Amino acid sequence: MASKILTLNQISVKGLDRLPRETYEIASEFGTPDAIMLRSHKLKNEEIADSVIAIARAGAGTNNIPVADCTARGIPVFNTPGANANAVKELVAVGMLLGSRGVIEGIDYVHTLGDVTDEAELNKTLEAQKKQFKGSELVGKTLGVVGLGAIGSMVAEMALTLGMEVIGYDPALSVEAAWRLSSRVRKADALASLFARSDYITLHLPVLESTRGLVNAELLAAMKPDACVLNFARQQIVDDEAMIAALDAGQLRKYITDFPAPALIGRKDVILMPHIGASTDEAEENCAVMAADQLRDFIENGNIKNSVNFPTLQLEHVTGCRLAIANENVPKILGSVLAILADRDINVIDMLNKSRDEIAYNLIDIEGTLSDEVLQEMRALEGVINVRLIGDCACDLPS
Ligand SMILES: NC(=O)c1ccc[n+]([C@@H]2O[C@H](COP(=O)([O-])OP(=O)(O)OC[C@H]3O[C@@H](n4cnc5c(N)ncnc54)[C@H](O)[C@@H]3O)[C@@H](O)[C@H]2O)c1
Ligand SMILES: O=C(O)[C@H](O)COP(=O)(O)O
Repeated sequence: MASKILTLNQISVKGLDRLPRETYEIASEFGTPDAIMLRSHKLKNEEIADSVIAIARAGAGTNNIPVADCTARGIPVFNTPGANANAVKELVAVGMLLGSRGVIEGIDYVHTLGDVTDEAELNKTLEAQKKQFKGSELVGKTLGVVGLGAIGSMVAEMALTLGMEVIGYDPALSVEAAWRLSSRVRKADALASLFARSDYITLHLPVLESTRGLVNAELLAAMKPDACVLNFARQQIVDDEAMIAALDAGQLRKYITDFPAPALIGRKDVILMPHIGASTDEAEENCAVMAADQLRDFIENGNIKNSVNFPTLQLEHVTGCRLAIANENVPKILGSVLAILADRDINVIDMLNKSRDEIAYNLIDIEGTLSDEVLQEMRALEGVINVRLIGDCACDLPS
């Protein structure tokens, strides 16, 4: 039977084409989907049907998904780390240039001269007025990068090639991300010192309980009056009220953000973009391909890569019946599952078990088949959240 994939945003065809139509049905409406693919659609727990076994976010941020509810229900949530990082990096470059030069004001001004029909007069006027749109260069300025993951590390590298000094702050930097980072990026030990020393500050961290409202009145008060803040991360990371008060008080020069709020619209010291950081052909394709590949590997083999709530786990599945079991991460559950198999003389060929925070996940390859009774016994074990059969289980079991 084909797996039903519910798409809640437009997903690039290049990604959807990774799911062969002989075995996958894809639609934007399904009563009982097997999996969900989405981008920024704000997903509610109630919207996730009981039939759903996985959710794939074609993008980085998963704050639009009720991840804790999914974990409790044994549903892995996948994202696509790094797949849209270059698109965001390029828009940060645009943001810094728009913040440093009178590009927007200059373009707007030229459009006001539509009545001037004489070219010589037009040129004379432009030459006389251009001093209003003078800016400054990025070379030699200091960029503070908050969050040095996939996007932050690329932005840091780009700024170095533009001749900027770069300071970084990331208290949770992964070893892999640290390897990617240029040794020329200087480390700030505290956010306040990064804000005080930078001419441009760019945010590239996820919205979490600990990062909500992180950019607050206190940090903004530490800034150089000529500095700019760029927010291509999430609206909730910046306290918009504090930002407006700081702009009014001249504590910074400009706020450049991909996340407009009503109170920010119409201000000359704010540059607003409509959440287009990842809106390039390349990023949309990269994200969709990565999300589809990860989803397919989970559906067909039970493997997990780039999940934000489940452990990473890959076990080669050559043939036969595979059990994929999600359970609470407490002692004795795996032992009880194996005891059930042992009591029925069912041989385990291969297995892998990993845990992450409150969840544990197991792949168990067995010889032969399983009866419905055995399956129900496993599902009834205390702490077992779900049991899925993959591959040739050769019996009429409900999945
Ligand atoms: N504007 C857009 O369209 C767009 C596109 C992609 C991503 N994003 C946003 O950017 C965020 C970052 O994306 P990414 O791909 O670089 O993710 P990532 O996971 O590769 O990197 C995030 C980094 O933030 C760090 N971090 C966590 N808490 C921090 C804190 N308190 N202070 C400083 N650093 C902290 C992490 O250690 C990690 O290194 C996403 O979560 C998403 O919200 C926006
Ligand atoms: O977190 C992300 O990847 C970005 O915010 C992109 O969101 P989008 O896929 O809706 O453009």
